[in-house]
Amino acid sequence: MAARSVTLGIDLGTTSVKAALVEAARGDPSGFVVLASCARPARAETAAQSAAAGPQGQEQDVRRIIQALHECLAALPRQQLCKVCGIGVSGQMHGVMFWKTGQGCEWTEAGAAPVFEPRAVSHLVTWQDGRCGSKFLASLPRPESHLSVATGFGCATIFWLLKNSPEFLKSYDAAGTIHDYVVAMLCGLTRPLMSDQNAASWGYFNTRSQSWNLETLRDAGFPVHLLPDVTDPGNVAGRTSQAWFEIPKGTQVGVALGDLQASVYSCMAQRTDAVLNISTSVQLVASMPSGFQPVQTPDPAAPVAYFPYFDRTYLAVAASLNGGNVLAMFVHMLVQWMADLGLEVEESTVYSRMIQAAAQQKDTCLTITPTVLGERHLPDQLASVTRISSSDLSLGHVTRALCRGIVQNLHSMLPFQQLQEWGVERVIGSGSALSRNEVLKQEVQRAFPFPVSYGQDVDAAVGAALVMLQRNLNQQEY
Ligand SMILES: Nc1ncnc2c1ncn2[C@@H]1O[C@H](COP(=O)(O)OP(=O)(O)O)[C@@H](O)[C@H]1O
Ligand SMILES: O=C(CO)[C@@H](O)[C@H](O)[C@H](O)[C@H](O)COP(=O)(O)O
Repeated sequence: MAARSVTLGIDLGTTSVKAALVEAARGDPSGFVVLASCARPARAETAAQSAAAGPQGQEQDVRRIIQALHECLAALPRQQLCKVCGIGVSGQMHGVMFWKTGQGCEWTEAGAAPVFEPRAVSHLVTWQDGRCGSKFLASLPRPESHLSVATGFGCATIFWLLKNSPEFLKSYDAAGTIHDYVVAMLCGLTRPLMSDQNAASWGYFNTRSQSWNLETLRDAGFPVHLLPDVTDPGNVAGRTSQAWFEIPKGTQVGVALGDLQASVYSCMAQRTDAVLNISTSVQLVASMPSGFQPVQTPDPAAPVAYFPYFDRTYLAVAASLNGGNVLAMFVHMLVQWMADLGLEVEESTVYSRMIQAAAQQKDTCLTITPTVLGERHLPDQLASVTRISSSDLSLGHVTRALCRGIVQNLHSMLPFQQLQEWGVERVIGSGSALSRNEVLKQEVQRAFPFPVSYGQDVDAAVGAALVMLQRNLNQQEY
């Protein structure tokens, strides 16, 4: 049988699931080729399991996410899947889900392919969840971490459930992000394993000592038994316990990565690159020099935070909560208004028409601050529209102003002058909200006077696959 030289990358995003098959290609300048890729909408939004979460609760049905994952795998070429020698998994950070050890899934032969179906699992409480208000967050113990704790962070959500739904927590004995869950199910892990990238995104994790703030958490009555063991990104979490589609049993699976870090890994060709990702959320990222250590006292008012990357290095990240999701809310609002007026229009039609209209509208005085969800550093700054004049009310004006507002909001968090001071020479765009929207691209170029190029489609999935490919190549050298 031919040596297996292909790796599979997965990105369990907030809006869509992506998968990519990557193969080493010594003749290619990048060193690899993307053999095939696929994206499928998850459509996983669902009502919060705890009524006390209120309208700010943001939860997703894990079954629908896994269904979208299996749709992606089913769409990939079988003859390539059987050559997979490693699986890299990434996904939406911060969120938390729970399951019962040993009962988290059931392997079935759905159709011709063996797949796993979620069983005793909770919903995923995502990074967009707003149930932890500022008063509740202020009641939590101070973290021993350089990252402050925000609503939607795993540990904050667990503290909230401990206070408002203690019985709910008692029915589970394992927890992790959605991508930690997928790794644990693929490998049949009895205890979930987490990379420091995802541990840091939960809060109460000290990236210097690579350990949870166990004493602080225990003293506050936190169920520390739910905290996964933590390991370095790039490490193997285990091997597939079953054949999965045409992927052979015993295939190495890497510990799950943050989607942001996986995207950067696929796009950032040199340290002087900045990566601007617009997916459901938005992030502007620059790499910090090796040896850089963030200040250990968290500053919740700081718009830039430092996220662990690989090899104990850090990324400087301006992470806005308001990106593609705000465009999606605008589209959904228009579709709802037209339905109220008796008209039925597909969302995809609205996206293409509004982007087309805005592309014709090169400029506008209309000004939109798009922060419908507030920001972690400015939770009370909600969205606003100013400079409304009778001449600026077309779909083109509003869409141009909305795209400009999303990019300008990010720029206000991390101005291009700061990027220049850090030695940034180029911006790489990633994320499908950006790749599918010419107007967003124009606004990025307008706000950031650097050469702008675009990374891989399904960038985080490609990045997760590349991490496993690099590991496989390193192993072959020794
Ligand atoms: N038909 C479309 N045309 C342009 N943009 C779209 C379209 N459908 C969705 N989007 C944008 O893409 C965003 C989701 O991007 P995606 O990369 O799938 O997110 P994630 O990686 O967070 O799951 C949506 O929030 C929306 O703004
Ligand atoms: O919020 C931050 C960082 O705090 C982001 O980098 C974070 O990774 C993303 O918001 C989540 O992972 C969701 O990503 P995506 O679904 O928008 O791609």
